[in-house]
Amino acid sequence: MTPARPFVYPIPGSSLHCGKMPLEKLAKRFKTPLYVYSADQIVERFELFSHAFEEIPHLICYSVKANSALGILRLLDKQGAGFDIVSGGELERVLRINRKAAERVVFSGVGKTAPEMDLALKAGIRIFNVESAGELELLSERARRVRRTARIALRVNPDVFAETHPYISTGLREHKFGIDIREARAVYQRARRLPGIQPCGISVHIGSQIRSATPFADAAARVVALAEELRADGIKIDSIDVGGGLGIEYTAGAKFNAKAQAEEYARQLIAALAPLKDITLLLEPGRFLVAQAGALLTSVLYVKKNGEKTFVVTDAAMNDLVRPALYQAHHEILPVVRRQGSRQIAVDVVGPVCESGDFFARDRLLPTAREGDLLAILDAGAYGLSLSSNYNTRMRPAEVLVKGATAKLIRRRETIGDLLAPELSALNIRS
Ligand SMILES: Cc1ncc(COP(=O)(O)O)c(C=O)c1O
Ligand SMILES: N[C@@H](CCCC[NH3+])C(=O)O
Repeated sequence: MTPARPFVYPIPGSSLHCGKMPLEKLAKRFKTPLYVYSADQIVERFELFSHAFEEIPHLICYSVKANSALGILRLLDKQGAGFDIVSGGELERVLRINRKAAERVVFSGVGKTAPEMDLALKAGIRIFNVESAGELELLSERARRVRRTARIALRVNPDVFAETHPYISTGLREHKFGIDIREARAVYQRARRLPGIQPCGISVHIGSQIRSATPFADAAARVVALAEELRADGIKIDSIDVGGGLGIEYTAGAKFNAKAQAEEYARQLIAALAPLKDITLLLEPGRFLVAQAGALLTSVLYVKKNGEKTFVVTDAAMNDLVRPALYQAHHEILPVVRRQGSRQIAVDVVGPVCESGDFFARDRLLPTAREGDLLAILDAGAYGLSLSSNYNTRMRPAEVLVKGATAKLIRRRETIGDLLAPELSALNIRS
């Protein structure tokens, strides 16, 4: 079994590597903070996910929001992935790496605007996941205007409970997402009469970081019942999109077997969908494919004591990786170089941003750190840089993609010029 993460100490006493690449070397060459991703791990995850569904027609539409780096989109495009997008900006990213990939794009999101619809219609995307009756009317109007037909699925809200953080649960009636499944049949009737609209699918997405396959299968079963009703109404449903959301293990000690996880997820979904014939299954995994492939590499700036507490202040901050601050999310932190016989002490690992919420770990037992040490914050490949900001006028990190023993810069570090340009030009200040 391959390890869940590509970040390993290859031999006892050695320093942390990404596959065959020593992280110390990357820090020297690209400086810190730095996002490091393993291309090999991303491809491996994509393949095992795809393999798990091979017995049925399917398309894996990688959820671009998880990590929208062009270098990663290009890697997945080469594997034949489709893409799940939620904005015109994400569509532009996909089109930049391959205009032909548009036919593998599904467009989700509760607030699509007319210009975004026009862009997607003209690019010829595969399907729109429509989230409200109002959106349906606007899409029909835009489709007529640009003389295209929009293939659509309604994103239904199945009212299924999934155990995860409340901020990333989406499948209950109280959430803003989708159309109540009990009202969907009537909306499909409206859709079939609208010009420029071809209803042909159903989509559902119940949330993120869900570790059990059962809620996904429950939601799929409700969708199957709806599909049967719609087919009886004469609406040709040819695809079911079960969204994303399959979780990973963020804590080190816990057992995690990605292959077994994907296989169980596939087994339960395939069983739930079995009553429907002639269906293509669309899947929108994000985190599962890229989270564990990435780490945020950071240098220790200071080690300070305030009373009883020890703080390890790093050059990365909440603006680079907000998950701990936003969800109290746990990320393992490893020293890049392990010192012989160093003591473990409880520390808070914090960034330089002026917020008490700017932390990566609290009361975490870590080997004693010194200024200049390198730390790797693991499982940062999903919702890391894609959820980052420039708060405190901090430049966002560079990103590198490691393949075997080589590393490629896929995004250079931001400069102060990048950050100030929109203001300098607006105020006519010379840069
Ligand atoms: C519609 C939709 N699809 C796919 C995803 C990807 O989720 P995850 O990264 O948990 O697989 C999300 C995010 O939750 C989403 O909102
Ligand atoms: N940002 C969340 C996931 C959100 C999923 C988006 N629908 C996380 O970091 O876990």
